[in-house]
Amino acid sequence: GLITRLRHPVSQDGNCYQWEVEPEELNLGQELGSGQFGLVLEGRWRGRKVAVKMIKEECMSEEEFKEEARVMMKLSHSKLVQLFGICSQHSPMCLLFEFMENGCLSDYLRTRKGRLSPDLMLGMCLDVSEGMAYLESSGFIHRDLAARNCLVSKNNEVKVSDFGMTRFVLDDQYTSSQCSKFPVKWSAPEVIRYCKFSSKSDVWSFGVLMWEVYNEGRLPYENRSNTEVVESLNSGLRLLKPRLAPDAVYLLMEWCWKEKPDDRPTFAQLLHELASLYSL
Ligand SMILES: CNC(=O)Nc1cc(-c2cccc(-n3cnc4cc(C(C)(C)C)ccc4c3=O)c2C)cn(C)c1=O
Repeated sequence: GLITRLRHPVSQDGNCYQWEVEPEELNLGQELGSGQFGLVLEGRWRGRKVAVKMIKEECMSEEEFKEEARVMMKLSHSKLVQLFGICSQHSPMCLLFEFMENGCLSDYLRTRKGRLSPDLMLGMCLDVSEGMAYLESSGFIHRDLAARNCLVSKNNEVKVSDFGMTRFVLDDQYTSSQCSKFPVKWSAPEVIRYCKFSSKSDVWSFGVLMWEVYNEGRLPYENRSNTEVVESLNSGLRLLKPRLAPDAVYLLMEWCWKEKPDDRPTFAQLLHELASLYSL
């Protein structure tokens, strides 16, 4: 009856999480694809379109995530893909996110190759730097920043997705740096060597993301193995300037790829530099 329905639903373990979503309020639609944690569907919730991630139990440490969910719900910025809530009253647990009409940035770049204006590419880098500067100011590390982990809205804004989520991945092929699925080509040297993640290692990844944007979604170090990439980085080699990148933008990429984390810019500095180039 009415009196038993708390203002906020109660989940299995009897706690009352304000981010628990009533399953009855959620309508599921067609498949959007599948990610590290399983299937992602389109959905409708409280009159808005959402993306619903159905979490496969063997893919995520769910208890750890539910603890972290309270922190992630508080991270809110126009250039971050918003987590609206979680539905953990039945299995599989599902996560509700703001829906991004134009899908992931890497696919977006590849399907529009040859039609991307320099201004649009700079705007994309600026969008990501805004979202990342907010995470940096909140002391929150992404750990897997790349074009594949950014999404594009219906008005072509780019937003950062799945920040911090690698901490809940159970597939250790993905999480340890010697293994095949580890994103070596986006990782700073200190991350590859001793898994030392920081906002400065996110800045390194952001440099590679800028390279992806100006190369219209091409993969970095395309025909080289992870081992060859590590060796070439150790000998001081870096990704070359994309043909479409202005010198000033390539200088920012090289700044992001300084060997020593402290020699790299902050996202606040990158945002400032990109915004001043954007207004030229
Ligand atoms: C057409 N529009 C859309 O498709 N929109 C959307 C597609 C997806 C989507 C669909 C399938 C898979 C994934 N995906 C991709 N990479 C991931 C990476 C990780 C880490 C941990 C490895 C970083 C975790 C989960 C995922 C994941 O679920 C996403 C984000 C999510 N959202 C919010 C959309 O608006």
